[in-house]
Amino acid sequence: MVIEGLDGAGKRTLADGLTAALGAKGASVASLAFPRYGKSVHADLVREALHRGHGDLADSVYGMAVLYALDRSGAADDIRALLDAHDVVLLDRYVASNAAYAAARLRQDAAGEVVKWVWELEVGRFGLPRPDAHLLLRVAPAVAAERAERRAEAEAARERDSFETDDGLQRRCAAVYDELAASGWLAPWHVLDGVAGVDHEALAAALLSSG
Ligand SMILES: Nc1ncnc2c1ncn2[C@@H]1O[C@H](COP(=O)(O)OP(=O)(O)OP(=O)(O)O)[C@@H](O)[C@H]1O
Ligand SMILES: Cc1cn([C@H]2C[C@H](O)[C@@H](COP(=O)(O)O)O2)c(=O)[nH]c1=O
Repeated sequence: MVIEGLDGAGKRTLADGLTAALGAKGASVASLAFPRYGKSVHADLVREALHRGHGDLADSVYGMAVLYALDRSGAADDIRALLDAHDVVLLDRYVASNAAYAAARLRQDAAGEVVKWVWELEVGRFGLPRPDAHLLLRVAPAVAAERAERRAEAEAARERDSFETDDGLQRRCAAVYDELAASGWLAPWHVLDGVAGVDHEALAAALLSSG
């Protein structure tokens, strides 16, 4: 089960709440967040590039997308092991993040070349497991930006990066996410209203009853 959405949408908060609610219902849950900062050299290079490290690396849409994909590729065996050992595996961002952000950066839509390329690279070539479903935590870009800004003020280590401060990118990314969800890209999508708030217990019950 993959949680997707804009920077600051509340994905980590949802993952934590859902993990607790699923656990309270007796389900065994494992979770993983991408990029795997501090655990993968590719993820650490991403973080450094997003904070203006490594020259013009962050300017390359395909170069950055390859780093995100290599981070996931390095986690593929772990994901398979987690799937064997747990009832639910929750992923905070996955392949669809690469599709949405790369398309938004290149001003393409979900039917564009780069979205196909991400699928071919990550699913076709790297053989990453396909998710059962996506949860799109949908909030207006302005709301996500405000949440990310407030978080940056509260947490010294969470200074906003070059994607998070780019309002135009976040707006385009929101549109691509809507298109990916509407087309059922890679797996079915369920859209959650992240402004009204998500009832974690009800969502956990619905997920468990859907098998
Ligand atoms: N439903 C909500 N209402 C108000 N604030 C929220 C809500 N959900 C999360 N927040 C707050 O918004 C900020 C961003 O949330 P969170 O870290 O969960 O987002 P995220 O989508 O994981 O972000 P990123 O992708 O940038 O890591 C946090 O300060 C969090 O406490
Ligand atoms: C996994 C992944 C992420 N991104 C983008 C999305 C964010 O703007 C940054 C960093 O992610 P975080 O959740 O804020 O830590 O990277 C991407 O473009 N492609 C991906 O695969």
